[in-house]
Order: sequence, then structure tokens, then C-alpha cells
Amino acid sequence: MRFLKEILFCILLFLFLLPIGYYAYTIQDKLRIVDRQSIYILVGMLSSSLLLSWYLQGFLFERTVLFASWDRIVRFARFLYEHNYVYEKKGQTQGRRKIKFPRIYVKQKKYNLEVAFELAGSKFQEKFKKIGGDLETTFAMDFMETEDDERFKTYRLAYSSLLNRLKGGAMKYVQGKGVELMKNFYWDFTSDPHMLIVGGTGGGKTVLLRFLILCLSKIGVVDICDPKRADFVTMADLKAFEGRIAYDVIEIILSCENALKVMEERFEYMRSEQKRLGHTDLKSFYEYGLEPYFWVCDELNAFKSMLTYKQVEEFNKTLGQIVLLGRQAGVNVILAMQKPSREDLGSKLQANINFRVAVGRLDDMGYELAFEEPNRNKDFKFMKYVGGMRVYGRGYAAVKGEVAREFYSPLLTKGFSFYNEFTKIERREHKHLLKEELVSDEKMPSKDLSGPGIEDDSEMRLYDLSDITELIGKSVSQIYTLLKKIQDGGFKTFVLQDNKFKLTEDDVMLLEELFEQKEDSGKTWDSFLKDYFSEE
Ligand SMILES: Nc1ncnc2c1ncn2[C@@H]1O[C@H](COP(=O)(O)OP(=O)(O)OP(=O)(O)O)[C@@H](O)[C@H]1O
Repeated sequence: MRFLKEILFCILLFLFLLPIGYYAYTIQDKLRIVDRQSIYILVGMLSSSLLLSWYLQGFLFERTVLFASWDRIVRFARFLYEHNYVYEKKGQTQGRRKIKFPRIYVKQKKYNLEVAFELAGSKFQEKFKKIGGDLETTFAMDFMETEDDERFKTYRLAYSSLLNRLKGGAMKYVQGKGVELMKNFYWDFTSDPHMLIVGGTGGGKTVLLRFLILCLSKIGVVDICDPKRADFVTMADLKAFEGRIAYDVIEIILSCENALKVMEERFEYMRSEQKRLGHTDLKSFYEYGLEPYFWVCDELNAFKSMLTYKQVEEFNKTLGQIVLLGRQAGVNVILAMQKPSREDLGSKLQANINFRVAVGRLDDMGYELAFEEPNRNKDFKFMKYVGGMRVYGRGYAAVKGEVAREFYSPLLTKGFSFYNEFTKIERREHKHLLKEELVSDEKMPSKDLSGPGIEDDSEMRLYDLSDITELIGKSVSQIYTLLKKIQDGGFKTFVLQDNKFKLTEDDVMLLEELFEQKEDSGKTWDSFLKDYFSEE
């Protein structure tokens, strides 16, 4: 078995030599008189048969199932032998070592290889529990998962996860399983609510984020933060995302604060439903008819580098609360960053973001932070080409604490347009707010403005953005964008305290009127504001 390749080579060569021998026999007279031409032909045939046998041997081992599986067995046996995972047999003859392999089963399936090691008291059991990384190197495959039963530990390795890659907009949410990221690989946000996407520049983070947003915006509200003001700009005008995309530092901070507020409101709503339905325990958001909510932030480290020390502290605190408590309320955070670092993640995010994906190139430190303990010995590979083709969006994914598996983000096919797909999405609203509105309209400013707010020295009530979202039912981002447009257009100025807008009762009414009239006008915001204020 050890010399399988060499044996195959000899067999192939022998098969070629048979007709060559016969040919030499037929031209023996010419050979005897040293006919140069005949000798050249014969030498040519011999060298070609050598080359062809060598090539065929390689081809058979690489491309045919039978020889490839033999090759794996040979490699595996060699690995076991050379690492001394063998039992010495007693009564050996002098000079010859008799060995016996431990009980290991190798099952070669269509897409993956299963290697089951018997533990149950074996002297190698501790080593077999951590052998995943070695198997990857031995078989040149990617480790996917392990399965344990009473006696065996089974390692599953993928020949190539490429076969499980999705194409274009095929990513979908499957009830009870989660978001299908690859065939048979899901992100179940009800159990692992937050996701971290990391990878070097150009690795495919943003493309993956867009595929996720495309899928998630069909099942819930998605708020997006794009500090680079690059990849999500064109979506801002689309109905489904209007007012839900933040770019500026302040806008993003507000968007995060708003996500926290959404979480608190959802808990409040769930508690009231719990009481109404007589549940003894508070159940998960979906039990109360709520859809999931997603807060997405691209380029987190770039964004944090734009903040002051105090802002970082506040932002971390807000985000920390969401990742800590969001699961039950269905509030999910997706963060994308280039190189993960302890400072940017902080201990709360590091501890509470369970679902990790790395695409593109990352250094050892980055993989260590992304995938932590069970992957310390994993041989993470950066592959620019697979099967001779340039490959994008390849990396690894894992739930924290599990072994990382090879991952391919859906393939961005030619002709696929995110923009076209996003235009087809229907806008979703926060269900808890819609239900509250149905029950009571007391929070509408035209009826009552004595709601939340702060008072200034002159006793005039001032409202911050989160108060106004409650009063007029628009998102923080929508309100902030409108205020900026009014102010930047030179139409009106508003009070700013600590860089945050504080509006008077009149301002709130003005905003409400503007939102109403703009809806009926069919104009863009810029032309609508111009006309509105010039008429005044
Ligand atoms: N899944 C994919 N399928 C096909 N092509 C892809 C895929 N992912 C990325 N690419 C290609 O790689 C390019 C860079 O991807 P992307 O913008 O997502 O990288 P990034 O990690 O966000 O980089 P940066 O951090 O610099 O913004 C894309 O424009 C696209 O051409």
C-alpha cells in the first residue's frame, strides 16, 4: 500500500512497454545494423511512455474516485505510522517491526470524508480528541465539524466547500433553521443573535453584508451604518431603506442608540403581551408576533477611529447592552471590520458575538481573535485561486467555541444587480410600534406634546431625536437626515447641545408637516424643501 503510486506507475509503464517491445521485435533487423532512424523512434517511444505513465498515474490519483480514495488511505496510514499512533505487536521477528493500527473508520462520502476514532480507553484518546488540524493537513481538506458518541469521535472534512456555495440572491431564511449562508449551513439568529464579519481589504465583507441585507430585509427591519459612505449610498433613496442608512459619526451613534431604544420598546411590548396572554415567563419575540430586527454596521474599526474617547465609551456601552440582551427581543447586530482587534471589539462584544465569519486574507492574530480556542492549531489557508480560477469571498465560519469550517459567501454572478434586487423589497415597519399606534394615538404631537422631553432654563420643553421618533413615528435616521438637509440648505437652524439636536414643540410640528407633505408631493427631498421654504 505504501508504494501504491510507484506500483501504478510500473503497471502503466509495463502496459506501454508491451507494444513497444513488439515493435522493436518487428524491426530487429534494422536495429542490428544500427539504423539511426529506427533507434531514434524507439528512444522517442520509450521516453513518451515514461512521461505518459507518470502523467496518467498523477491524473488517476487526482481525478478518479477509486484512486483518490486509495491515496487517502495510504496517506492516512503513513500519518498514523509516522506519528506512532500504532500498537507494537509482541513476538516480532528480529529486525522487523510488527504493528497494528488502532480502531479507526474512514467513510468516504460524496461531499465529505468522515474519520471516526475509537476513544473508549484507547491509549491515544487524548490525542485523538484534538487531531482535527492534523487531519486537515494530511488530507489537504477542510475540517467541518465533529460528532461525539459514547465510543467514537468523528471528524467530518469537506473535499471542497465550493460545491456548497450559493449563487446570486439565493440566500434565504428558512423557518426553524435560520439564514442559509451556504447549502446546509445556516445562521440561526434566534440562538446566536449577533454576527461578526472580518477580513482584509477586498476580501468580500461588503458583498457578503449586501447578500445578508437582501435576505434579512425581507423578514424584518434593517438599519444600516456605512461610515465609509460608499457601498450603501445608492440604497438610501429606495423605499425599503429610506431613513435607515446612517453615514455621519453622529448619525451612526444615534442609529445605535435608536437600536437600543427599539430593544427596550420591544421588551416593553413583549411584557405587556405576556401579561395580556397570561404567560408565566417572558417568551421570545416571535411568540408575540414580532419580526426580527437587524442593526448592521460596516467598517466598525474605521468608524471607531473617528470617535472621541468619550464617544467610544458611550458607543461601546450602548452596543454592549444590545449584544448582551438583544436575543430574546429579536434584536440582532451584524458588525463588519477589517482586522479584528481587542480594542475595537472590547470584552462585551468579544464575549457575546457568537457567529463569526472571516472572508479573504487575515493574519494569525486575526484568526485567533475571530475563532478563538478550539481553532488555535487550525491551519487557516488563504487561497487566491481554487482549481485555477480566481476566488472571492472564501474564508471560514464558526459559532464561537466550535471548529471553524471553510466558507464561501454567495457568488456574485455576472448580471446580478444588488440595486435591482433592493428595489423589489417591500418596506417593513416595526410591528410593536404599529400595534401601539393601533391601540392608542396619544403620542402624536398634534394631539399631545406633553410626552417625554427635557426642559431648558426658560422652561421651554426641548425634544431630542429619540423623543421625536416616538412622537411622529419616524426613525432617528430619517429625522436626523431631514434636520441636516434643512440646516445645510440654510432654510432654518436648530438648537444643538453636545452636538445633538434639541427641538422645540414648533420644530416637531414642522417636521411632522414636512414628512406628511413630502409624501404627497412626489418630489425629491431637496426640491420639496426648496419649494416649501420659498413659499413660506
Ligand atoms: N462573493 C463574491 N462573489 C464574487 N465576487 C466577489 C465576492 N465577494 C467579493 N467579490 C469581489 O471582490 C471585490 C471586493 O469585495 P468587497 O467590496 O466585498 O470587499 P471588502 O472586504 O468589503 O473590502 P474593503 O474592506 O476594502 O471594503 C468585489 O467588488 C467583487 O468584485
